[in-house]
Amino acid sequence: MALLSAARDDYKEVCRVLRENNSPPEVADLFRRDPDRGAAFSVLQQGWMLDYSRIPLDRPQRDLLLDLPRRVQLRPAVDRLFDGAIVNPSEAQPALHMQLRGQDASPERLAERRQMLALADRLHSGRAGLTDLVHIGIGGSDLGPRLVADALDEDDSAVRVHWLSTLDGRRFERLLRQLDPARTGVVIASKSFSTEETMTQAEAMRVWMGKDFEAGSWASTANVDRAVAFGIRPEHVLPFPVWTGGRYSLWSSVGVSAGAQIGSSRFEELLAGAAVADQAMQRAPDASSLAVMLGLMIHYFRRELALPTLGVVAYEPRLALLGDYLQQLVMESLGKGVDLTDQPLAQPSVPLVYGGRGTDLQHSIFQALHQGTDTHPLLLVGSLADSHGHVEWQQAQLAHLLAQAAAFARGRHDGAPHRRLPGNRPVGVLLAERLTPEALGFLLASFEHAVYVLSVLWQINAYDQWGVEEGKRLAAGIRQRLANDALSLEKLAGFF
Ligand SMILES: O=P(O)(O)OC[C@H]1O[C@H](O)[C@H](O)[C@@H](O)[C@@H]1O
Repeated sequence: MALLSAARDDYKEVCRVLRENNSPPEVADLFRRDPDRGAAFSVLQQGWMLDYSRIPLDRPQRDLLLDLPRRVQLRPAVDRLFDGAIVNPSEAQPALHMQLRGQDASPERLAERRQMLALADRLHSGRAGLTDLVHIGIGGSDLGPRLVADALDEDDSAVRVHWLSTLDGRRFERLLRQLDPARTGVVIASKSFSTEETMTQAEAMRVWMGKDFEAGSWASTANVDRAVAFGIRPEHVLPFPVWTGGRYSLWSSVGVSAGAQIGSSRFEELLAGAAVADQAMQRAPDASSLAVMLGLMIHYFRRELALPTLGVVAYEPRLALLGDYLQQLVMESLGKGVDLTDQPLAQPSVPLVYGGRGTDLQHSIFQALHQGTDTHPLLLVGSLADSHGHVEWQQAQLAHLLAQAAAFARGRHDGAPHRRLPGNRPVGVLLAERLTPEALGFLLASFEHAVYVLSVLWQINAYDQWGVEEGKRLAAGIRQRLANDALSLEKLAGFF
């Protein structure tokens, strides 16, 4: 413990030096002085490249940043995570979601995986005899599988997969009008099997499906008893362990609807890619790793440059939902105000993460990002390969990505003031050779590990979310009060 706190004092000193050096250098100068900057300020791993050369960071500062994993003793912290130590002290849980994708998992985990993949395969191939599958889930029971289904869909599934999350009566009714209950399946994905939005829609589906519900419904859950009590056949319950955090549950049976969309073999490739990220993290938890570098980059934006946002901008259209997915992963995990010993944090924690499709955002928010008075760091994400025969379209996407990266970093310094761009706006560029299932699995697992790296740097619990619980508790009480009263706008003014 003494060793750890000595290391932490040393780490704080490095952070102080980094911060005090910061009036950030001009990126354009750094490029002029250092022709090798691109190669030196990038990391390549498993078909991905993270290029952080356009971030205002000189070599001495960069060397200090890259040394942080050693100073905070990241390696033993990673060992503790993989060994199943309690990394979520407020709920006395480990975080072993890596076991959901590893080949060396326990027989129980492998059996759960086989059951899930077998169902995904029956649905995808049409052998289940269904034309439509409705996935009901929210938060972690929605964002990961929906991203994977969207990213890796090759239009070859026998079922159309529909995603229901927020309570939206109009959308629900519209969807049901297109469906035949005898040819529709439903997956109720909920770790707790008690989330209001999910259970409300599950109940409505049960009523609508009537006699077809029993044969056509499945549950992905850590709460088997509740699922069975709800009316799911015991053999239709796809269980996963309670230590699986909701936002880390994509790899569990929560992924079954994504598997139905993309097929079980692509889903297995996704898992295999994630397992490679786990091995890489265990082998070398240092700056040679994409995961660690992503974590250090976010740390630099948030703590050293004191920037409160992070935009995740997809120039690979298959990754349109990456920003939404990372919003939950990063913000629920790191959105904390106290450290592991319940002491208030002296430094800011999570950035506000948002995202979308690159060229859509160019036509909406980029004006403000280029010339507005605040600086907002970005991560631009693209890929080199096209999978749909529109080679020029992919090249156009890449050209836009590189043009935006240049404009943010270099700025424009001639012409009238309203034509100028200040530049020096921090931009990371993340490129894939090709967005295969393995590459996506590797990327998502790397982001999970990046979040863990940040939690070690900042000494916070990345695996609880008590703030969310408080909102749910209040909503239940308010709902009761609303139900007893006729609603009017006047009565709701100042409702407290
Ligand atoms: O899977 P469920 O138990 O239905 O939970 C769904 C979601 O609920 C809450 O919002 C949690 O903060 C999320 O982490 C979780 O993913």
